[in-house]
Amino acid sequence: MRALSSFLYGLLAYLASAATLLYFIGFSGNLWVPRSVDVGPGAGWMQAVGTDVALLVLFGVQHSMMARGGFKRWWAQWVPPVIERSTFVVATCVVLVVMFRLWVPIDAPVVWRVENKAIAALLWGLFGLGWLVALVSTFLLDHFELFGLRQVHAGLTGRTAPRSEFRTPLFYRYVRHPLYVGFLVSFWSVPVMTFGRLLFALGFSAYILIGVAFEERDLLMQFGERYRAYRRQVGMLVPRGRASRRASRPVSEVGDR
Ligand SMILES: C[S@@+](CC[C@H](N)C(=O)[O-])C[C@H]1O[C@@H](n2cnc3c(N)ncnc32)[C@H](O)[C@@H]1O
Repeated sequence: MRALSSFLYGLLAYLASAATLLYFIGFSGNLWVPRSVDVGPGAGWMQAVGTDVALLVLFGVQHSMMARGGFKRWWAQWVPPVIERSTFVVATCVVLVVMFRLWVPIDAPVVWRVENKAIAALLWGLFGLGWLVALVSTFLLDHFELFGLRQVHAGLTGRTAPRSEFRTPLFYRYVRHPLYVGFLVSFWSVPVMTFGRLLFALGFSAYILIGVAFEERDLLMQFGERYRAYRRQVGMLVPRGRASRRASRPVSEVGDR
């Protein structure tokens, strides 16, 4: 009974995260959704910037803190391992929904506007491509583990979820963080950059650059010398030159085993 309720909780968390991420795409691109980064009730300039910065900080703190090993060990007293990842996913959804609800568009001059239709279309193409790269990257690692579904399914079938493996397939042979590269490309590839959108892009980019350092510290602890060698040979967010990519081949093969 407990395994079944954990599974249903994990399934709901997964569905909620899919809906939240879809809204997030619309929110960041001012597409389809009723309230977005530039659409919603306004406020004074100072109040808008203060609120939006606070919401970005809230996301950064929640997401970084809850992803750390020390925090996971601490709250394992109350949250069983089988639903730990799903609970992280739920907390992330809650913080994002709060952001969607409370974000205040900023009334300020547009920072840039691309008038050329071909270049604007290219930027929208990059916006979509970035999200696609991020989605594919989750499958290259382990989509269902990242969203907690593998863990609750293992619980339901009486197995323990397999330990995370070090992987370097496809995009991971060229950069160590393709999912974040996808996010960054999407956040910045917009034909009309308003002040609010700039704040949003800067906030999430800063979060990624800080969060990646914490994530790599954990990955080094988890995978040791294999990750150290991978780091030496594969670029963090930008692919390295051909020579270093040739040199990286043995590490990638080690990583794939
Ligand atoms: C949201 S994913 C982002 C992955 C990666 N930073 C990226 O941008 O593609 C974060 C999780 O991926 C895991 N991870 C990152 N790189 C990995 C790799 N090469 N192999 C296995 N797990 C990895 C981290 O331990 C963390 O739990």
